[in-house]
Amino acid sequence: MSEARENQERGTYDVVVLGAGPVGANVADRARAAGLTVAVVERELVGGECAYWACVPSKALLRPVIALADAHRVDGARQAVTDRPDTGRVFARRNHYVNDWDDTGQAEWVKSIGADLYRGHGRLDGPRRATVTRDDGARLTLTARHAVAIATGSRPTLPDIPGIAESRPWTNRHGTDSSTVPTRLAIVGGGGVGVEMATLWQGLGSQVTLLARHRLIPRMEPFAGELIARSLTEAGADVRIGIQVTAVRRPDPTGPVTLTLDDGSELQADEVMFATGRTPATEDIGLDTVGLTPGTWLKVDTTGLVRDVDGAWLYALGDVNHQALLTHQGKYQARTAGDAIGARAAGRPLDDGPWGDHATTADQHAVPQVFFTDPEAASVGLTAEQAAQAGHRIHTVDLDFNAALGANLYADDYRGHARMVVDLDREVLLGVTFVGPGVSELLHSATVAVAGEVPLKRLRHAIACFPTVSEIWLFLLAAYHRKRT
Ligand SMILES: Cc1cc2nc3c(=O)[nH]c(=O)nc-3n(C[C@H](O)[C@H](O)[C@H](O)COP(=O)(O)OP(=O)(O)OC[C@H]3O[C@@H](n4cnc5c(N)ncnc54)[C@H](O)[C@@H]3O)c2cc1C
Ligand SMILES: NC(=O)c1ccc[n+]([C@@H]2O[C@H](COP(=O)([O-])OP(=O)(O)OC[C@H]3O[C@@H](n4cnc5c(N)ncnc54)[C@H](O)[C@@H]3O)[C@@H](O)[C@H]2O)c1
Repeated sequence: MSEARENQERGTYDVVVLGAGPVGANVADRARAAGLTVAVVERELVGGECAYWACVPSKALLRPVIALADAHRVDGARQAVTDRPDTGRVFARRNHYVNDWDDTGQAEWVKSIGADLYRGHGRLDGPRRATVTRDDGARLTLTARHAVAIATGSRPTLPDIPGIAESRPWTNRHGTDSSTVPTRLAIVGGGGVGVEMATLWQGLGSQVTLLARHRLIPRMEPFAGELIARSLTEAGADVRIGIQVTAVRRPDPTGPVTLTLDDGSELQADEVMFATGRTPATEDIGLDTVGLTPGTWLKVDTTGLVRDVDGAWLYALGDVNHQALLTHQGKYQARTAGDAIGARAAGRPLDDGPWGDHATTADQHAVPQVFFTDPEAASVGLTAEQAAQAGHRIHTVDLDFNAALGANLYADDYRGHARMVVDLDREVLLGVTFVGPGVSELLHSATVAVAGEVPLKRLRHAIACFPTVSEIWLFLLAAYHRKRT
């Protein structure tokens, strides 16, 4: 038996990963690629929240809703389609993409990269050690020679209001795994989950009331939330902004739920969904055994190492570090940290300066995000307000998409808006936001421009094809050029 295999039998690995969501899987993969032995601990389904109750099922469900809305925007196609998607087929499509909540394939993949999968609840047990408690109560200890990576993700936050537990609210879980369409659905929270779920369930036939205490998707440019609110309202949803829920009650567990609102009114619905943010899944993972506070977000350096823990062995990646609660950003952190773990284990110097191979610089400057609403909202980098607050001297260029013929050919009377935020001192882009049908696939061009700090003088030479929605770039750059000259 090889030395590595003997160590594994004794529970000793180079790297132990807690949580096998997209982030845990990626750090394991990168550590294996560096020639390290890896144990992965998962208490529920390999693939995590993203694969079964978040990104994948929500997008599988939203796509038919958006495809139908797109067809309605094209004369000649509109007349050939009905008003509502076929909900039975929509749910079947979702079930296909979540593999009927069966993670056999994902577990096989962990095996295929040469990592060992331990099913059970993982907890730190002092420096470089972790325990795994299986469902049957059996417990074993794992030792990590080089690193432990925490990738345990997040869970929904529920506000502390009277009646919340008895009202059996939906969270992102029922919002993505339900196969029945509630007649009336109240959604509390106007962030990403709230607006996507409102688009989805209104599109599938619910009467949705969206209750937001601030403007919708407040981390994006204000026009994004405004265009989404307008479109949801036109689709028949009741969008109420500047309102709080103060209590909920559901006296009959099989009956409707009643929400009390802070304007003194009440709202009755068949289901209520809370989309009111996330809490780190760090309460019960033994943080106290290494001097950290259970239940907190874990602060990390640019390589993913947890600050305030000595010895360069503990990493926190993905949602748990609160840098950017997005799958693609967490996977980027995982790839970066996996390579850093490999370099540290081999005693090689790190390339952890800005934009280096072992630095997550994009987390600070170029985080792309798409909300798959109708219209889609896509942004990267800073909003105008964030850029000004950060002290940049900026100029913003705003344009409606119907400036571009390509947009109008894509959808009759195309409704959408674009903004780019220019750093006047360096003449590069700090941020770009697109809102409109089909803009999700346009975002990567902006991400390349922002992350690459491409000078606007050069960007002028990146020609968009005629007649595509991307032609908006031509008009944005021309408008900026006019302003400068
Ligand atoms: C409705 C919704 C839609 C979203 N849509 C998108 C989207 O379209 N695009 C996007 O980029 N992001 C989206 N997100 C965000 C995305 O889901 C998260 O950023 C992503 O899942 C984070 O990945 P993770 O691996 O850090 O955590 P998770 O996916 O939460 O995985 C963590 C894993 O760790 C396991 N675990 C937890 N504690 C333990 C323990 N003690 N022991 C063992 N295992 C443990 C869990 O069971 C889970 O499998 C969405 C979120 C929601 C709620
Ligand atoms: N397509 C995507 O990329 C996508 C989609 C959905 C979610 N996500 C990510 O998942 C994470 C979680 O999303 P989320 O929407 O749950 O969280 P969020 O933090 O983005 O939004 C939560 C919203 O709920 C509001 N809120 C909080 N407490 C409230 C209360 N008591 N009453 C009323 N409103 C309240 C907040 O003001 C906020 O606007 C986010 O980081 C988001 O970016 C990404």
